Amino acid sequence: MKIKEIRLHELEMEMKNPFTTSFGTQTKRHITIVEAVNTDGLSGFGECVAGEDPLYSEEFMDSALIAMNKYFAPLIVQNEISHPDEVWDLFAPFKKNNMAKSGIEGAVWDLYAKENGMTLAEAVGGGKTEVDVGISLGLEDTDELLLEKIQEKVDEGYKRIKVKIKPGRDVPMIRRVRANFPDIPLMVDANSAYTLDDIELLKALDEFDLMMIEQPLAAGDIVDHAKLQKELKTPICLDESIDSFQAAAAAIELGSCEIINVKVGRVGGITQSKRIHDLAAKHDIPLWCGGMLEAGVGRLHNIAITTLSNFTLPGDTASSSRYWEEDIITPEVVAEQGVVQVSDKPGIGAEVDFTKMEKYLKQTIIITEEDAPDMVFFN
Ligand SMILES: O=C(O)CCC(=O)C1=CC=C[C@@H](O)[C@@H]1C(=O)O
Ligand SMILES: [Mg+2]
Repeated sequence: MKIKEIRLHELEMEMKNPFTTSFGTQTKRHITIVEAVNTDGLSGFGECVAGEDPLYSEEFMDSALIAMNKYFAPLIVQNEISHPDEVWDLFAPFKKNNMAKSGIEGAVWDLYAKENGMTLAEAVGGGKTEVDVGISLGLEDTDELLLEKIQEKVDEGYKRIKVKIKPGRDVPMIRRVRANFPDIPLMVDANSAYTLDDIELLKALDEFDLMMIEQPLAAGDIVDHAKLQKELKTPICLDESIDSFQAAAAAIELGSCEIINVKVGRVGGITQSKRIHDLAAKHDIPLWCGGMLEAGVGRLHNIAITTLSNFTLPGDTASSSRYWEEDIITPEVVAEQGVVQVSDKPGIGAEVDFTKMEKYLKQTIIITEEDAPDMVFFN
């Protein structure tokens, strides 16, 4: 494939509802949609999912934009690629910056699928025609408000409910949730808000028959999670700690988790997600695909990766309308009774609607082979 141009569409999207975690409250999403254009004028799309600030991980959208503009987009327009799996190796001299790498790689994957008349799900090797979906609920000011939100989402048919916890909003709150909803598939996500000093508190969560406790300890930690998992009946699911294939391998070997939340951006793209998928499958570690409050393009990428067989637990690919008054794709993603149908159209399976996107657009940066700086390696 020859990609002649990368376009970075920088957007700012107002969220329909504020989203509160142990990091704080978020009301807007700063997103970059990556467009890779081939010599025939065909476009593939990816989404960079870095946060507004380096709270979830070290990356943030301003840093990711520089990384994509200065390093990763130029590498794509200056090289001929025969398969998107080659992109990871092309980017390898530059460390980390996984969400920036993944945004660009995602656009190459979509373009590759379209050039070959395949769905993105087929291109990544997935076989499902529909995927199960859960929902991630932020912290609310009161337990009553949270219970109302859960009821609404249970009524909409979501297949599991994830509730955020943080110190001071944990065991008693989850006790009330369980008392009101004794049978729902329920999990909690701490976003790294605890330490091993909180072991008794975390053990108290065992009584609630949770599907999993997501990322209770520090982002990046593998060792303490292994100690904690030995003390808990509830499976630990790692999110922030799994930032590479190597981290997944270490966590599996040390027994740091029994479940992995794969976020395509966090691990550096689809190729790395597939590697982690295959490794986890070999070790009977089930997966699910976590969300980063994506716009439609990222959501469709998540759906495609979820079609791989070891994504056996419901992911975060809720309906577009959960996040946005108006998404940037047509048709939007719709979950019905907790199930999303995988599109049978080529690539991501929906059109990026430029008229809609225009409303959120801050700027478009265009990188062409002629303008891109030559890569200089200082070694
Ligand atoms: O619905 C979604 O997209 C998932 C939202 C969600 O839970 C998260 C999004 C972004 C960063 C984190 O706060 C968090 C997570 O840890 O999974
Ligand atoms: Mg999480």
